[in-house]
Formats: sequence, C-alpha cells, structure tokens
Amino acid sequence: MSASTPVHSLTPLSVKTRKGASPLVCLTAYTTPVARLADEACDIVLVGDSVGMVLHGLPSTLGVTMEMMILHGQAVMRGISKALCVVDMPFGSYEESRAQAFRNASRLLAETGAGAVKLEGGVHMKDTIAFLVARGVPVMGHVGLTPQAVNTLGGYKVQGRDSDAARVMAEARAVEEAGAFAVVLEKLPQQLGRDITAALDIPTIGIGAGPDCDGQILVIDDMLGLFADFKPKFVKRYATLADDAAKALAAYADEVRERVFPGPEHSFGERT
Ligand SMILES: Nc1nc(=O)c2c([nH]1)NC[C@@H]1CN(c3ccc(C(=O)N[C@@H](CCC(=O)O)C(=O)O)cc3)CN21
Ligand SMILES: CC(C)C(=O)C(=O)O
Ligand SMILES: [Mg+2]
Repeated sequence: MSASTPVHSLTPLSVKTRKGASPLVCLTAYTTPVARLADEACDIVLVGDSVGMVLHGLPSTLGVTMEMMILHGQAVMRGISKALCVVDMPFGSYEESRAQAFRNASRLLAETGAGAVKLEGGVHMKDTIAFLVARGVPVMGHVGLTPQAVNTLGGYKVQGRDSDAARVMAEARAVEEAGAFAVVLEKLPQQLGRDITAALDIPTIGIGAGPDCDGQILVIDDMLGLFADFKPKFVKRYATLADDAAKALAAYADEVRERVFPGPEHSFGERT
C-alpha cells in the first residue's frame, strides 16, 4: 500500500495548469478520518509540519522529524482518493545539501505514496528545488513567513512590507525558476500577494496573503475551531469544535456522576 503510486485525479502538473482557473482549495490533514473529509472538499491536502504544534503540543515546527512526517503522511494517504497529497519536509531534512534533500524527499514520496513535497525558502533553496525536480520529485515552494525560520525572523510576523516586498517577490520568482509546480505565500500584505500572483506562471496558494492568490490554505484544526492555543488573524473559524467537545465532555461527566449514563439502551440484560 504505502510504497505504491496511486493515480489521483489531481497531479502536480494538473495543479500547475489550473493557474487562472477556479481557486485551488487546500487544507492540512494529519490523520485518516480527517483526510477523508478534506479529500471530499479539497484539491490539495497538505500533511503540514504544523502537525508538531497542532497534534503533538510542540512549541514550534522545529522539533518535527522525518519519522513523524512519514507516519502522518501514511495515515493521510489512507484517507485520500482524489486530492493531491503534499508532505512538508521537516526542519533540518533538506537545508544541508542537495543530496540530503533528495534522500529525504525521496523517502517521503516512497514511504507515503504522496504526490509531492513542500519545503520552505526561495533564493537560497533554488538549487535544491531544481535538483529535486530534475530527479522526479515534484516540489511546492513556501515563501514569505516561513515558520521553520521563526528564530531568525524574530516571530510569526508579516513579511514583505514596504521595501521588503522586492525581497519576497525575488524569493517567489526563484521558486518558480527552480521548477516548483506551485508556491505557498504566507502572511504577506494583500497587495504583494496580488503582485506575486500576477508575476508568476505557477499557482500561488495563500495563507494570510489576501484574496487574489490562485488558491487558499488553512490548518484544518484552526478553521474547525479545534486548535485553541493561538489564532492567527488570517484564520476564519467555520466551526467551534473545541467548544462543542468541551460541552459534550461536561455532559458525559455529569451523566456518569448522576448515574444517568449508561442507560438501559447501552446495557446488556440476561439472555433468556
Ligand atoms: N495551528 C497552526 N496554524 C498555523 O497556521 C500554523 C501552525 N499551527 N503551525 C505552523 C505554522 C506557524 N504559523 C503561524 C503561527 C502564528 C502566527 C501568528 O500570526 N500569530 C500571532 C502573533 C504573531 C506575532 O506577531 O508574533 C497572531 O496574532 O496571529 C501565524 C502563523 C502558521 N502555521
Ligand atoms: C500552514 C501550511 C502552509 C503549512 O506549511 C503547515 O501546515 O505546516
Ligand atoms: Mg509547514
């Protein structure tokens, strides 16, 4: 199962040629049941390294490992039948050399069956992206706010304001020139999201980069109202699952204490 190459209706190439058509709908997923839901609604399902913060309680994405990405990638692929599955390369798995990047990217594809990898960085990752693409690894880029660089960026801040816009534009152009099939733009002024989208031939997928990107992505636990540790301004909550769950658990606790649960319909009588 895991090492096979399933045929999905969306491929990196079909995503690339969707530029200018209807917006690309993207969400993260980390488990099989949630991937099944995302697969129904989405074009692209990302196994984000946000899994470390969202499901494992880590303080940033820096502690996420290849083993975690492979395990969650395998779980997500079991729930996908039509969307394109992209797996994030974790911090430290691709920055050292092009060879290191290929060794780890090829493991992610081979051991999960996903269709592409995503890695953070533009100009300084251009050679690495080109190296991977030339060797059969479709790459999605990620520029602007790159969370794996939180320590050098000094926080999860808006990137590309004012005179910094030209730098972020250059990062996005480098990703395209390297042969990536799409690029995530994170936490940019909406005008810059629009300008980069107009300047590139590959689709842009925004998260806090305004409404003019070729697609949008959110962390699924954020949009479901399930992740409560923080809420970036770019997140819209479409549900209140953490609140709903807290209410359900309180009701269960009350009913157990009052001996209301289990009722006769949940209990087993004598066989007669
Ligand atoms: N749940 C979750 N959602 C995400 O979007 C996400 C993750 N986790 N983990 C990996 C990265 C980290 N990301 C982040 C994290 C924080 C902000 C943010 O804007 N936080 C605060 C304050 C930021 C600051 O100025 O320092 C905010 O006010 O929105 C944005 C993106 C995006 N990714
Ligand atoms: C927020 C998206 C783009 C991501 O990289 C992640 O979930 O790790
Ligand atoms: Mg990520």
